[in-house]
Amino acid sequence: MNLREDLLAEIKAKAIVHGRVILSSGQESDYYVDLRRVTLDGAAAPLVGQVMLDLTAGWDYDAVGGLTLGADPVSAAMLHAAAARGGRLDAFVVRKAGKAHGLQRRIEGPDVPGRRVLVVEDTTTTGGSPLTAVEALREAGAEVVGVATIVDRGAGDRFAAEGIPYLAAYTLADLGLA
Ligand SMILES: O=P(O)(O)OC[C@H]1O[C@H](OP(=O)(O)OP(=O)(O)O)[C@H](O)[C@@H]1O
Ligand SMILES: O=C(O)c1cc(=O)[nH]c(=O)[nH]1
Repeated sequence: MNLREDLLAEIKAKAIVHGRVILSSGQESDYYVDLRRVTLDGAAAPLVGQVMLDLTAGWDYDAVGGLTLGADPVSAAMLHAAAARGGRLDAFVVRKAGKAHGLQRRIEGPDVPGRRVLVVEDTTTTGGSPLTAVEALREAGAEVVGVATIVDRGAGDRFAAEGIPYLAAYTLADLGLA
């Protein structure tokens, strides 16, 4: 069994939507990769956790998360995959904006200050969403070891310019979209 090939097949079957869409950045596109249909799918989500752990195996981190909502099921899948492998990985959620009630936390979950953390994402187009998470985490005192995404739509140059290590499990070429 090849987990990476299995997850690619799930993405091709369930996530690719053709049609004119406006993206998070305001750009227009003729297709959308709706990875929520994969990261929240009972058969595919466990593959997400394993593939993303394997992708980032060379990086040293003990907590994973990103900007809600796309990152949330990715980090949860990795937490469970790590536990299934006998390891321990915490997760966190970075809110798009701080909240004014309760404990008023921008980053939810176990505390991240002083820890080595991985920022994840489902799809990355401009990289704006994970970079927002990186900024919030650094402000909170976490050390971001890098950003990892399931599908990259072309954000590599942006991360290189920012000096942030960046990995993607799949490119548009893998999906037959480039
Ligand atoms: O690389 P970027 O230009 O930031 O675009 C990609 C982002 O867009 C989507 O989220 P969206 O902003 O639609 O919000 P959601 O996660 O709340 O669905 C996707 O999940 C990424 O987070
Ligand atoms: O850039 C985006 O907003 C975006 C593109 C895409 O293919 N999928 C997604 O969830 N967001």
